[in-house]
Amino acid sequence: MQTAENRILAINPGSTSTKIGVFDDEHNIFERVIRHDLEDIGGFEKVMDQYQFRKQIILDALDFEGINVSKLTAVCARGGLLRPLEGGTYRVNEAMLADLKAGYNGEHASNLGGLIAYEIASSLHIPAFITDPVVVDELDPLARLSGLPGVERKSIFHALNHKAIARKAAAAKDKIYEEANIIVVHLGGGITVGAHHHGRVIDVNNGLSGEGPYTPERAGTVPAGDLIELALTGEYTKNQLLKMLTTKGGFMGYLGTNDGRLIADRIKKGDQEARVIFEGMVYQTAKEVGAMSVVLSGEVDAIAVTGGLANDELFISMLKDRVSWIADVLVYPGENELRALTEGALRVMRKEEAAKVYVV
Ligand SMILES: Nc1ncnc2c1ncn2[C@@H]1O[C@H](COP(=O)(O)OP(=O)(O)OP(=O)(O)O)[C@@H](O)[C@H]1O
Ligand SMILES: CCCC(=O)O
Repeated sequence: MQTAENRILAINPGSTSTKIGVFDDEHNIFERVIRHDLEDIGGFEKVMDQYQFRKQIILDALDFEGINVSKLTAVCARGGLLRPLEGGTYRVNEAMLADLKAGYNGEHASNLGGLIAYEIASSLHIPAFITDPVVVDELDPLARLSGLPGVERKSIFHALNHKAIARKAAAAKDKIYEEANIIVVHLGGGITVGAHHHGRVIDVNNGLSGEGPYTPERAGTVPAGDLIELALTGEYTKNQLLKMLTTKGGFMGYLGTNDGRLIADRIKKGDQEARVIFEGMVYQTAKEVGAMSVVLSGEVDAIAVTGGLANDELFISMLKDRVSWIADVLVYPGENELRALTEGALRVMRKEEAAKVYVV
């Protein structure tokens, strides 16, 4: 058997899980999804406080599997809330580490990605990268306007998976990504719905801080006036309010769990409250798809639905009922982010592409 030139460790910290994979070139030799419930991570005040916990579970999982980390040639992670940037693979550098630690653009599990990748890689004297971080920004100027001078809409979304899935959906429609119009719906711990116009994500809801549908744990768009009232009661710190919006909304807020599978079970057992909250999430997601179809002037080649909740048949059938008049709905359950990260690192390791440099 031919020996691999590269062994890549891919790390994807999500809001409700940590996913890791090891690839010998393109060949996946190990993959694990470690789910985090409230007991695991609810006690950490800030995402950054989860650093040691998440790093250790990665190292333990590799150790348990007998993976020889000394054979790794690079580590690539899903990167975080940096400054807005163009897509691609970036080498983790000092400027990036500082912005990730400070949470330059806010708190997100993927901020841990670049930091953990860097620590593991530097102990092995190999490079650490991030690919297509959540701040990839291709918004059209019109999409940036919020309606309030001084407040600009931001592009914060599951860029890595959006791009990979949009390419697949375009191919399924016999088009290349750069010539297609695709609406991508990522149903993860956060939900982001993006209008991909000829290879650029020209509009997308900021999935992290208060835009779009509610999700397994995010509040999504909340009436602004009421939110101001709540914030000014003096009962909550800024951090508590942000945590409320990002980890205590949606399923978590209404039903006490962020696990879509548990809610699906409750619905099967006849729990009406769970059904209404579940349907509300479908309803809000469908509204966002409708909005993006208008962004694309009704010229939509396909609606591509992906992420963990895309495994849920009830969610998909309810969503199709509401949006399939717009375009064909193509379903890609889960995500392929570990492979996408690995491919990003391989392109650089093989010198097919130069690593981009993060500058502040
Ligand atoms: N097979 C499944 N059936 C139903 N729901 C599922 C299934 N797998 C995952 N989910 C649910 O989908 C939701 C998102 O999970 P996923 O693993 O995609 O999120 P994540 O990777 O942590 O977050 P993000 O994608 O926002 O970074 C969770 O509520 C999870 O319980
Ligand atoms: C990737 C940013 C969106 C989210 O996590 O909700």
